[in-house]
Parts: sequence; C-alpha cells; structure tokens
Amino acid sequence: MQLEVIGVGGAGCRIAEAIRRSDPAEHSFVADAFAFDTDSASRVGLEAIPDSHRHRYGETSEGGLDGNLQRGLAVGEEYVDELSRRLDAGSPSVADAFLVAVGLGGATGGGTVPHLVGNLQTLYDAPVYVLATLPARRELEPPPGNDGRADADGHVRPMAEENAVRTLDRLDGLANAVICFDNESWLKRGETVADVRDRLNRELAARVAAFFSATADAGGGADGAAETIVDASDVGRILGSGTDVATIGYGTQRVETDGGGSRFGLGLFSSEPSVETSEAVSAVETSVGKALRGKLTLECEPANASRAMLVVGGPPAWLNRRAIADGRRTIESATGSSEILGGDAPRPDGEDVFAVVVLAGVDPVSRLEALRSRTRPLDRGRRDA
Ligand SMILES: Nc1nc2c(ncn2[C@@H]2O[C@H](COP(=O)(O)OP(=O)(O)OP(=O)(O)O)[C@@H](O)[C@H]2O)c(=O)[nH]1
Repeated sequence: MQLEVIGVGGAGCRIAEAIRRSDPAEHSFVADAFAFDTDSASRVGLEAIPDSHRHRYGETSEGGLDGNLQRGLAVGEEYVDELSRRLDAGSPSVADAFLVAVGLGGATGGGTVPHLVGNLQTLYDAPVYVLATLPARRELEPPPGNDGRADADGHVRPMAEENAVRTLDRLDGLANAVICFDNESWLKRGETVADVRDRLNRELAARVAAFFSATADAGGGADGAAETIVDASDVGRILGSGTDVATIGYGTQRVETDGGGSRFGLGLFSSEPSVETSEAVSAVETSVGKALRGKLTLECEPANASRAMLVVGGPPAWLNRRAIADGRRTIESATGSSEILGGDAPRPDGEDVFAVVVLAGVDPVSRLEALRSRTRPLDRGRRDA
C-alpha cells in the first residue's frame, strides 16, 4: 500500500518528516511526503521532505497563527485549493490512501486539515486517514511569569484543548478514520511537548511505519515474502469510513539471529531448523502481549474497540504460525470482536520480533470524553455571555 503523507502545521510537518525517515527502503509505504505550514520556522530541520514538497502559505507572521483557530479556519478555506494543487508534485491520483498528520490544539493544522480532508475526499477515491496528536494538559498552564498567552516556542497554548475538540468535531464525517497519539500520556514528569517532541515523533513514526510497511510487502510466502499480507482494502476494512477513532500498540522482543537473519530457520517459510519452536512461540507471545497491554498511542479499553488488526513481523524463522494464530485469538478475546484481521511481515535482516495491534472503532475513549467535558462548559459559557 502506498500512502501520500501530508503534514500540516508545526506538529504535522515534523511528524510527516519522522514518518518519511522511518520509511524502510525495502518495504516503503510512503509514496510522497509533504509539509504545509503558515510558519516558516517549523519547516527548519525538515530534511527528508524535499523542497518541492514543502510549502509555506497564508501570508501570516513568522510565528504562524498562535492558536487562533477562527483565523486558521479562514486561512485554510482560502488556501485549500492551492495546497491540493501542490500535491500534484507527488502521485495523489494513484495513492492507496492519504495520511494527513496534524497536532490538534493549533490553529494552522486545526484550521486547514478539515478543509483539506474534505477536498481530498472530493478529488480522489482513496480513503483519507488523519493522524492526530492530542494536546497535553500542561500546555494550557503557563509557568510562573507567563501571562497565559501562547508563546512562540510552543510551551504554552491556552486554547489547545478547545481547539482540539473543535477540530475533531469538524473532521467528523470527513475523515475515514482518526488515528490518535496522546501527547499527555507519552510525556514524563517535568517534560514539555516542545522539549521532547522529536522523541514523541520518533515513537509515533515507528508505530506508523511498522504497521503500514507490512502493507507494502510482497505476498506468497516464498523467499521471505509474507504468507498473509495485509493490503489497502484490509486496512480500509479495519479503520472504517465513519471517522472512527483508532489507536496503535507496538511490542518488540529482541531475538538471536544467525547473522543472516535466520534465513535458514524453521519458521513459516523454510525447513532448516535453527530456532527452538518454544523460543519462537514465546517471542511472538511476548511481543503481542506488549503491543496489546503496553502503552497505546491513545490509551483505551481494548473491549471498546469494534475492529482490530494484528501484524507480527521479524526474522522469518521466528514467525511461528501457531503463535501468530494464538496472538489473533488473544486480540479477539481482549476486544470481544470477531472483526480481526492479521498478517505477517518477514524481515530477514531484522533482529526483533515485533507485533503491531491497531484497535479501531474505539468508543468510548475516556481521554476524549474528558477532553470534551472540559471544553463544553466553555462553549456554553460563551453562548450565554
Ligand atoms: N507529538 C507532537 N506534538 C506536537 C509537536 N508540536 C506541537 N505538538 C502538539 O500539536 C499542537 C499544535 O501545535 P502546532 O502543530 O505547532 O500548531 P499549528 O497547527 O502549527 O498552529 P499555530 O502554531 O497555532 O499556527 C500543540 O498543542 C501540541 O500539543 C510535535 O512535534 N510532536
């Protein structure tokens, strides 16, 4: 599956860059990556995205839109056709899907992405998935000495939660699905998003890449090719088309390989034993367990997911068929859903067994409910005033 990855706003551009960097050469899923921003500063440091695919728009001041979503929506509406035309530098008409990355909470991404997603849905047949970060609570509170206004380096964004909810509401019915990454739960004590954003983006990109690169595999089971590949239509079935929320879990387990990536092993694909079956089973079980019960990109109850996908990858000799089938049953019983798809991703040169779990159609999500309940009273207050 080949994606057009489009980053909008500061977070979106940096995440698109991180995804481009994580795109593996041999299982590349990024057809093109674009960076669109009103702020020229945030495009500094984008190296994996070529100049032809970066675009500053909106004739705003250097600092972007400073969290003013009303302005962001007006700018987005004005420039959406121009941005859509910019995509012609890539290959949007043959893409299997669009992945639009955005930091919910800002004005540039939040203002432009709903317009852009709507436009892409009109112009192309491929599904449009949004990859969205949720703002951390600590962004709302100014440190002592700050007067509470958004500051240029992105440490303080008083409107972040309200903007996030408004943007999610606008995306409803436009995006096929929204894959969420919750900045709050990925920060450690004392850290700010602005300080550790590169680490957050690498974590997110690693998950996105592990999942979508499995969809770029060749199938057939021979010569290290996947036995069960997941393709664009499988992804479409699981992520859905009703703007459902999705979250990604990822687990890895380091394994010993023979240097040649266990090409000679007794896995799905070959007959020469070099890996103990029990060890292979345990590595798959462990990575599936970590993916399901470790930190998700957005924390949720697996039982609230209506669909899921499991991809298990790694050196072929370690991909034990029975353990992978058991992993699928584990996901089935955790979600209570029978709509589970699975696939494998052999990586002859890999040193880890990995599992990616995508939980989709998740509802309710307590984090989103809390975000909405904190912002609704603000809305009511404003209407009453
Ligand atoms: N994970 C992650 N989140 C980020 C990053 N940068 C910002 N964010 C989050 O995204 C939200 C929006 O920030 P930006 O993307 O910089 O905002 P913008 O869309 O450019 O909008 P304006 O700056 O208001 O013009 C913030 O409130 C943060 O929660 C990043 O690099 N990684």
